[in-house]
Amino acid sequence: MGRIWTAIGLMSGTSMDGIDVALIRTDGDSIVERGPSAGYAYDPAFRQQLKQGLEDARAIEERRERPGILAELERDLTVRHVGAVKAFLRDNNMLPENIDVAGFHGQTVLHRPAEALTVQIGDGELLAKETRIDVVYDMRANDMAHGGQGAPLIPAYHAVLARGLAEREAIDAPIVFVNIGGISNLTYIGAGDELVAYDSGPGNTLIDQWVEAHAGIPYDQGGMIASEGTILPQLLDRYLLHPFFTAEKRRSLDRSDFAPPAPSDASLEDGARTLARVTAAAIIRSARHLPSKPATYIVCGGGRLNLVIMRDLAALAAEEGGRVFAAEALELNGDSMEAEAWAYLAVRSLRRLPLTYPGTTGVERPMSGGRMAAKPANPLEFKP
Ligand SMILES: Nc1ncnc2c1ncn2[C@@H]1O[C@H](COP(=O)(O)OP(=O)(O)OP(=O)(O)O)[C@@H](O)[C@H]1O
Ligand SMILES: CC(=O)N[C@H]1[C@@H]2OC[C@@H](O2)[C@@H](O)[C@@H]1O[C@H](C)C(=O)O
Repeated sequence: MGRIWTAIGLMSGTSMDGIDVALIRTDGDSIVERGPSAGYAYDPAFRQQLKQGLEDARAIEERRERPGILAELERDLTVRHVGAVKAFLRDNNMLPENIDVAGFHGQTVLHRPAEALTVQIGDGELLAKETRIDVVYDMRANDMAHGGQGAPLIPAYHAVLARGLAEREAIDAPIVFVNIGGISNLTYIGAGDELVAYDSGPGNTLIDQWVEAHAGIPYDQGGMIASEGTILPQLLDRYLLHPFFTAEKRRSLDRSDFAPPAPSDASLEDGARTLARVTAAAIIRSARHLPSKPATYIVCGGGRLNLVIMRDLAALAAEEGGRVFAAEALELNGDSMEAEAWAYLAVRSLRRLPLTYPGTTGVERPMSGGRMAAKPANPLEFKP
């Protein structure tokens, strides 16, 4: 093993609930150690601004454009990431010089793979300057420039986690990692490390939008509201008949690809119950396009905390011979996995190793990516 980097990853996902930070030590191939992680929640006012940002982003035609509030929002988002990094370092008794690189996802405000357009706001240069840490950012763009969907990127990290599990745990192959964030995505690891990945459907976004509109709360904690409702078959079918599930080619999704039900479609509880089933059924339907039936599903992302989704997923997977585990059952961290992945990908980017593969994003060949923003030179270092 060559050089080992201490890397942090910074993720602000499609749920727009906050910034996840995680530290790992890696050579960019295997993980040497998974370190601490933390989440820094956005305040409701900033979440509102992010939602406004998604609206304003619809006018973007070229990825550098920042119409409406987006320029200001990009700065504000970056400043919040600076705050998250500083808090993380303070909480873990670390200094910037202990970190070799930060992988910075930013916030996706627009994702239209059919138009080869993906926009993540986040100013890597400003983050590097303010944190005094080298930053790798904009990791989706190069994939798209080479025919990929620009997402999902986490599969390269799932693959290395699966390698670790195969060495330790007696779990049945093939393994599928399911990330239930705003959108859900899955990664299949087959024999010989075959990697197949794609977005699998709506994750929590529909549920979040539904309970927000009806009850003014950001999400259905534990699935408590859903647990009091009944599945409405017509509403369920309306979602499951979406052409996404039968499409020949798997693809990545944008937050706006599925819309929440109309207020008159259901009661609060029945809506939440039906949408939890939509999330679980979408994953199982999407899994039918994999090369073979998954034996083990490992679930990460906030959706694993919605017990109604998890019970539905377990029941539907069992019908096809699969078992479902939350990431923690295998000593993984379901909250920080994406942030860990961004740390890992940053090191791979520095080493110019592939971030994406034809089987994960549809890119034409294994492809590296990311842009590097160097930290400021040390003012105490005197150059000749
Ligand atoms: N205790 C909980 N009970 C139920 N649902 C929860 C709980 N905690 C979080 N969630 C759900 O998880 C969501 C956040 O998940 P996560 O942080 O994995 O998403 P993300 O990273 O923003 O999304 P993506 O992976 O799509 O980029 C919340 O919006 C909420 O719907
Ligand atoms: C464009 C974009 O930000 N996509 C996200 C989103 O959230 C989940 C799913 O849709 C996935 O495609 C991706 O994030 C994960 C972390 C990824 O790239 O692997």
